[in-house]
Amino acid sequence: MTTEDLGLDPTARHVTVSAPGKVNLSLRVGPPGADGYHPVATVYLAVSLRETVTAIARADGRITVGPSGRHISLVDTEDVPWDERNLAHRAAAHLRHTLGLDPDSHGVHLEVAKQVPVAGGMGGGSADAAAALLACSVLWETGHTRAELAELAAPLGADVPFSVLGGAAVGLGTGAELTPVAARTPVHLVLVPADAGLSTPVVFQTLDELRREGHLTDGPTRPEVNEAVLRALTAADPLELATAMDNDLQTPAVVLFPELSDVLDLGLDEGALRGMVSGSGPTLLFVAQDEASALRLASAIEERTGVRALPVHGPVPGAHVL
Ligand SMILES: C[C@](O)(CO)[C@H](O)COP(=O)(O)OP(=O)(O)OC[C@H]1O[C@@H](n2ccc(N)nc2=O)[C@H](O)[C@@H]1O
Ligand SMILES: Nc1ncnc2c1ncn2[C@@H]1O[C@H](COP(=O)(O)OP(=O)(O)OP(=O)(O)O)[C@@H](O)[C@H]1O
Repeated sequence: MTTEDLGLDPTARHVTVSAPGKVNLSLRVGPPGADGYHPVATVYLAVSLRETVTAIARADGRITVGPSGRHISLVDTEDVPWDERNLAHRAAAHLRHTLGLDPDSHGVHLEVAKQVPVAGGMGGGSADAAAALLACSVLWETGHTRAELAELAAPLGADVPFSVLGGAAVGLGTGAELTPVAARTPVHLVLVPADAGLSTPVVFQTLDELRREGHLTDGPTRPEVNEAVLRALTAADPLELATAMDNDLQTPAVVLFPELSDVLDLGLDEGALRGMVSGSGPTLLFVAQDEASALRLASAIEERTGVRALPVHGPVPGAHVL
């Protein structure tokens, strides 16, 4: 759809921003607090699957969101709500409200193009929120730095601040308290999205149930950062990284989606150094020795499963204007 089809002025000012999806190289989860959120200690890596959001000035003061006509989505966007529930919409409304901007002169239409699988545990909606936040901040000339936007982003979701900053980082609290990690580039991964999504809250709840019933040991109230993953990132050693990675949400994701364990076995069979669930799943991540091995692994997985496998690398930069 073009801006004219939407009844927007084709000469309206616009800003386009790109923001990355993420994987969690380590995700340690404690018991839920009174607000239902779980304390985590995670190591984020921003990867080369990016979302693109264009913010176009609207003269009527409304905030609207829709799929992009100028950049192509590479994933199925059927389950994306194109209304005020959309995380990009929520980001624009949050910025306007928090800064007390006059709604009449701060309307915006947000065009979203997606590369990150929807509900795949890779923070795609969070990347849309991060991109929308920066795009609106530039469009509305708020003068915020990226670090300030990352702080403003926290109420939008645990993963949103990280997509603003990108790179690699330790995330504490709900995942939004970030400390950048100096990683040596690049880590080569193969991502295998599933044909259905998993709900993040349901995966967290399933972890709680498995722990309550004694199938899994309880996590500490304050989970500790996986130092071995940090060392491996600084040493740029793929085998060390593969060995050190962990994810407390892997077991609940596999319980909810048992087919994942077959694909995990298959990836190892095809030479991956390690396979793991990405975040809350069901996307799987496999660690490869180098770029050539990642390309080989991706085609072998595609051939054996008929499912698309995506060679990616990280760390990559956070949200930035194109
Ligand atoms: C699984 C991860 O992606 C790992 O990075 C994040 O922890 C989830 O990040 P997110 O999708 O941005 O999360 P939010 O939108 O803030 O939360 C979605 C839901 O996940 C659960 N949630 C999320 C983060 C957290 N530390 N504890 C939780 O229990 C809550 O039920 C929450 O309602
Ligand atoms: N811009 C958006 N893109 C995708 N989904 C969105 C968006 N806004 C809202 N949603 C809703 O959020 C749900 C989760 O989407 P998302 O792709 O962010 O999941 P995810 O990658 O698993 O998230 P995370 O890894 O941060 O937990 C979708 O099923 C959809 O209903």
